[in-house]
Amino acid sequence: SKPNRDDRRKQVLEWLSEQQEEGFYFNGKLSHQDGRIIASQSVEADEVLMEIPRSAVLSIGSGYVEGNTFCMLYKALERELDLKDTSKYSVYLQQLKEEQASDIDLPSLWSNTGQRLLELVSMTHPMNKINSVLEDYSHCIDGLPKEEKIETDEERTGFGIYNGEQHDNRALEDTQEDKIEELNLALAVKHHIDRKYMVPLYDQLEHHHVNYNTNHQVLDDKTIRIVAVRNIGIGEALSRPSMGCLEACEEFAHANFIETFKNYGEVQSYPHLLTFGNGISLIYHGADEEENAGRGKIEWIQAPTYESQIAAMAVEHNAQRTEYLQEVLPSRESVDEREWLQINEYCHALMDVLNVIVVEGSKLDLISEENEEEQDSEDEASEAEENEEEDSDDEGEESDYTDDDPWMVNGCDLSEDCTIDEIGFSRGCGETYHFDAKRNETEWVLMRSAYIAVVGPQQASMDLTFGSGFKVPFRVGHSPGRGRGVFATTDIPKGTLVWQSDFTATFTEGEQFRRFLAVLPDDMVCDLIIWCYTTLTLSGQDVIYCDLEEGSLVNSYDELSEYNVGVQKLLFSRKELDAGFAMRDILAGEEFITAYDEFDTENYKSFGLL
Ligand SMILES: C[S@@+](CC[C@H](N)C(=O)[O-])C[C@H]1O[C@@H](n2cnc3c(N)ncnc32)[C@H](O)[C@@H]1O
Repeated sequence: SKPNRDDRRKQVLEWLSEQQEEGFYFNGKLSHQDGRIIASQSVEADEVLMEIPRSAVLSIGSGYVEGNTFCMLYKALERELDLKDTSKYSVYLQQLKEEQASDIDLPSLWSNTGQRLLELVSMTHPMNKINSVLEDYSHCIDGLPKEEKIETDEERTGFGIYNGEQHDNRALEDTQEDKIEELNLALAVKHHIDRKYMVPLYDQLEHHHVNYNTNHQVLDDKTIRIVAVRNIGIGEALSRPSMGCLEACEEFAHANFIETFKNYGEVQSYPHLLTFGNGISLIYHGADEEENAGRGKIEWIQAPTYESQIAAMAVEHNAQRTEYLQEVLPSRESVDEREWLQINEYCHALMDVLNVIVVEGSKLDLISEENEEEQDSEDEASEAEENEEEDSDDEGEESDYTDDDPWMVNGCDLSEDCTIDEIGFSRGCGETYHFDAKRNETEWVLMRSAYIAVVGPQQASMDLTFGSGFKVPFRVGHSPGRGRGVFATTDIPKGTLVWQSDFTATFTEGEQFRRFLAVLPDDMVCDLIIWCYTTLTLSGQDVIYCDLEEGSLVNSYDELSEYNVGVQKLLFSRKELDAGFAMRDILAGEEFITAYDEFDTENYKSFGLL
């Protein structure tokens, strides 16, 4: 818990304070609060905040050769741990051993939107971290058969999050406590600033990729001096770059931890429903301090069956990670500090939740790759049998599903065979539903991320970025008798490009569309049911389109004279675009009005959605 964490960190501080002769320095303007080091008085740019003498820094040792420095650091920690109280780092080690995985607090204010986003983010973002922790972790821990070592990076990618056999061995040998300790150490090492050194206090600062407020210098005597890189306000927590280098610095990776969702809203308390792209879902109940030493409890809804499912999650994640990295990091500037801190906390929390998931997943009786085909054909055979049985079933026979299954409504599966009406009904989108919520950027991004997560980044018709399809100044307002509408805020000459389908989600299958809706909150689903439409692409394909931005709020004309935005389908070499042009001069204050019948084919039937 937090007091413990502060206590441990204070002990580290005391231990370091004993090393003033070696050059330790801690600026009096700093203090400990809630497991962080904060500025208790304002700090100016370039002010020296701490100096950590080299004697307090734990390194991989002199026998360093090129290789897995993570492992070497892990081993160095282990060696010191074996020395118990005689290790000069014992206080620091105690802190590392205890706090990484067991003192996890997810942000406490999660909203519905945040919670939904958690489901989505969890299938994309944090797997990378777990993947890398556990890969490295399993390599470094004693008792693993050496020949199991993964030789090359290529093979390691295929290796996925864990190798069932290795984990099974470990499960037999290790007590739960051992495992937590090992995971803690592995996480602690992952938290390093430099691949070859563990720096007390400094390592434990929150780390940011872009907006850190401290950085380090290495003095001639190798003391590590931490300085403020900008003014730091009272109460602000110190943060450091996510990766640094203290010695023999060459190129190093700047960002292995992505700020996937920079605008995710507030976040909500337990329990969390986590849904992965490959259908695995679970409820995470958070940490139960008494019973579980701070480790969260998991209740599988759809547990993994195959080892490969876990590997697939990692692969899925890695593909998306690259895209997000390209898209999200450049827009960092537009995020305010408060939000950024929350994102950071949020991402950490997710990562930790998923660590628990993987540990718990390793306890399941998973089917390994070799047996998978066999199992597949068995599955097919039994599925065929089941179908036969189903065919001969009498109508009205009780279904297999119970009321407890949240995906089942009136015998239809919300993610597999429901019609739009059934989905709407299950979400309470009756006639009493008020279509008046103004959607903010967070919510548009949530919908976009849901879409990308469901169809996959390769097939998705958009990247995850901020913005609107509108190319002219506009505002969202109320259009009497029509609900929300979009209005011009400047005069727009005839022929101007008003809108473009930059954020139009394209679904080619009904099932994708159902799955997309299935992970979103009720109010959004009710809106999307109104907003999305079927259309025929220029290449002749029936598709479902959802404009995941204010384009969805454009109404259709009652009087032909109102019709002022004509939508044209344009075919480019790689991609089709819909573009809305001003069909006449549009005056500031006028509502943008289009003609639905020009593009809406009302063909949900062909998607099995009607
Ligand atoms: C794409 S949405 C447009 C945004 C919608 N007004 C809203 O608030 O969500 C389509 C829906 O808007 C409403 N709508 C659009 N044009 C309309 C019109 N001319 N008269 C009445 N309702 C209209 C209908 O409810 C329609 O299903």
